[in-house]
Amino acid sequence: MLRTWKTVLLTGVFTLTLTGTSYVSPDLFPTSNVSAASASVNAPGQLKKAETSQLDEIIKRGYIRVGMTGDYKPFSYLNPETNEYEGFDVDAAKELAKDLGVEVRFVQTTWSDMMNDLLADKFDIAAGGVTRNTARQKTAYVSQGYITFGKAPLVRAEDKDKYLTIEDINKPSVRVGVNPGGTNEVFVRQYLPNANVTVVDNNLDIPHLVADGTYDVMITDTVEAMTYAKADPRLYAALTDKPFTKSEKGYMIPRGDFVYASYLEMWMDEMKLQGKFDELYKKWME
Ligand SMILES: O=C(O)C(=O)C[C@]1(C(=O)O)C=C[C@@H](O)C=C1
Repeated sequence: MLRTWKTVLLTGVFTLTLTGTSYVSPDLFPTSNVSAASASVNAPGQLKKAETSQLDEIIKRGYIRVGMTGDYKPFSYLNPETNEYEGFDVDAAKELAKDLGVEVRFVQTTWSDMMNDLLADKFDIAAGGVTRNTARQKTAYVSQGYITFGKAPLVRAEDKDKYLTIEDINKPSVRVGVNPGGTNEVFVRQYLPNANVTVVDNNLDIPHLVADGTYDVMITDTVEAMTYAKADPRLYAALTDKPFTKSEKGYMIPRGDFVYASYLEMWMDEMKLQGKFDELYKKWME
C-alpha cells in the first residue's frame, strides 16, 4: 500500500552528522510520543534494582523475545514461504539465546512502533538493523555498535552515474520511494524536500519498484543497497564507498537496567573477540 508523503506525521528534532556537516533532523522516536501506559513500564529515569533485572526474568522464563521488523535484508527478513525469520541479526539473536541458555522467540514490530513496543514490554530486545542514535538513547538503552554503514542511493543500473549528490536527487522530477518510521525517512524529509517522495509501507517492495521504473531512487543503508544490487542486476548501489552519512547498527533494550545492559555489552564484546560477528558478516554481507 502506498501512502502520500503528506500523510506522514513525525515530530521532534535531533541532530545527525552528514559527512562533515552538522544538521538537525526530525526525531524518529520523540519521548513525547511514548504513551503514558507504555512509558510506565520502565520510564526514563526510573532505575531498576539489580535484583529485578530483566536478565533474570529472561533466564527464568526460558526464552528471550526479540523484536524485529522482518523487512530489512540482510539484517532481518520474515520469509513468507516458511514464515521464519532469516538474516544477520536472526543468527545473532540465536547466538544470544544460546549464550543465555534459553530459547529465542521473534516478535514482529514496525519501524514506527519499535520504541513503543519495547517500552510496552512486547519484547526484551529490539534487533534487525537498528541504527544507533542519541534520539533513541534518550528513551531506551542502545548498545555498542557492530557494523558501520551510511545512507546512499539504490538506483537502476542504467542510472549509475545520475544520482551521486543530494542536489541530483532533490528535484521534483526524481521519484523517491521510502519506508515509514525509520532513519531512511528522517534522511529523506531532511535532505530531499523537493523530490517527488512516496512513502511505501512495505520496505521489501521498494527495491523492486526502483528496478521496474516506478521510482528512481531508494535512499537506504549501504548494506541493504548492496544486498539488493547483488541479487538483481537491474539495480546499482551508488556511493557505497562515500555515503551521505555515517552510522552504526546496535541493539536496543529498556533503559535503567544495569545488569541486563552489562550482560548485553559483554556478550557483544565476546562476539567480536571470538570472531562470531565476522562470521556473520561473511555469511550475510559478502
Ligand atoms: O530506523 C532504523 O534504525 C533503520 O536503520 C531502519 C531502516 C530505516 O532507516 O528506515 C533502514 C533501512 C531499511 O531500508 C529500513 C529501515
